[in-house]
Amino acid sequence: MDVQETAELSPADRRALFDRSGGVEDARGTAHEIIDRVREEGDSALRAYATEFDGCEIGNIEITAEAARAADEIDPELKAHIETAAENIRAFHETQLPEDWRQSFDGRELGRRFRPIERVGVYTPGGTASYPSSALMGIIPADVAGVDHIAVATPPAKTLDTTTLAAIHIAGADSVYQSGGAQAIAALAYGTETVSATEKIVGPGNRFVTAAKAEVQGDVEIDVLAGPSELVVVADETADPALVAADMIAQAEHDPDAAVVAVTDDAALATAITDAIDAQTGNRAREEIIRESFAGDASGVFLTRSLSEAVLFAEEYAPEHLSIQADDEEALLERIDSAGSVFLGPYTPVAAGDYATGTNHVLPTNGRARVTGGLSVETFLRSTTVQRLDRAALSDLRATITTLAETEGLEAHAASIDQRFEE
Ligand SMILES: NC(=O)c1ccc[n+]([C@@H]2O[C@H](COP(=O)([O-])OP(=O)(O)OC[C@H]3O[C@@H](n4cnc5c(N)ncnc54)[C@H](O)[C@@H]3O)[C@@H](O)[C@H]2O)c1
Ligand SMILES: N[C@H](CO)Cc1c[nH]c[nH+]1
Ligand SMILES: [Zn+2]
Repeated sequence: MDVQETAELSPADRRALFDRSGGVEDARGTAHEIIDRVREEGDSALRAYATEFDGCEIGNIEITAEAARAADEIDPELKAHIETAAENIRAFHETQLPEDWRQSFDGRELGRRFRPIERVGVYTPGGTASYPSSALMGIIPADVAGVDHIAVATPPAKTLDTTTLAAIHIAGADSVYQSGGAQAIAALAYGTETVSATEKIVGPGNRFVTAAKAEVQGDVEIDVLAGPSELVVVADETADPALVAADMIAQAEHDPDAAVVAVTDDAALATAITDAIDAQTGNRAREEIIRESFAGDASGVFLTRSLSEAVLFAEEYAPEHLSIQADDEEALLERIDSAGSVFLGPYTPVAAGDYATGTNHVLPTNGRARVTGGLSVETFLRSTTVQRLDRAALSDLRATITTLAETEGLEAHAASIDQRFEE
């Protein structure tokens, strides 16, 4: 791997770096066909796709009881660790519960109230790897928000993935279905004989899952489109190149489309990071996937002329994860607005947040951090404004309202105010 100087990047190189859509557009056609078939054929389509894409002949689509049993039967030590992660995630998300409020604004009593969405669908990925942690990240915020019915879909497997099923149960799911990919999103959006339709669908997945979420958007709400993992590490000469490389390799192992970047103003560090990546990759179990991620257009080790430029580069990239490994991390953080989740200092590896610190790991990718954050309790709440005026407060506003209503040609609006003052 070579170090690239950002000053030498062509406009095309920059476009490739900052476009990380991961083939989702190409999957839209397939997702559309799958969704149509699930809407027409229901459960039998889910079974047919389980055979075609997952190589599984499934009997029951609903496996809620199996998830409860898995939580009783998995190794107690593993269960204790899942519970530790779950507790930390719950504690962090409980701080996000907003309180209803009312306040007087010159006699106008105005406020907001927050209520959970009633029925949500949480997709838990499970095609090429098993993701009990993603089950916790999707389900716990919904549970904290007070969602009445949490339905979870996860791909079928020849042997049930008891760890993921246990995590799904521990996190607080109400119904669990074995279905993956676009067909699962269709079932959660429109319902089948077995799966009842939900009102909002959340959770990460591969390009078929993401394309399907984009397709059903409008009929149901969806969360952020969370695609393949991304990491930018901003490092100065104080960073340990082996740790920077380790964090990059960790995110690279998720997916060949994962995008991993280090950016620094220190030439010696940049070279040391590339050497450390080469040295460590061969020791990793998912070596092939890691190599493909590093070969991607959106990955690399970059050298800038100053640390300020490195921070600007990270800001423009707007990564899912940003790690700052530098002398004064807080000062650099001050200049960052666009990142899904920020990890400060050498003892805060991204993998810690992936599993157990308590923050959510379902985060915006492909530059969406410019406009949104990751999954949170708010994802599962709707807000309603409330107001009450007395006669004096309405009288104070009477002329403003009626003038604006008449300006808009909406005479009945003005009349509805005036009528209240007729003797
Ligand atoms: N952002 C996050 O928080 C986060 C967390 C965990 C995982 N992820 C990402 O989620 C993704 C998981 O991907 P995955 O594939 O392992 O699991 P997945 O559950 O997303 O997808 C598996 C499903 O894809 C469908 N599928 C596979 N090939 C298909 C084809 N050719 N045509 C139509 N459908 C097909 C199958 O139905 C299968 O059940 C990875 O990209 C990973 O990086 C992201
Ligand atoms: N890094 C992933 C989000 O991009 C989340 C994850 C799940 N398991 C391990 N990591
Ligand atoms: Zn991860």
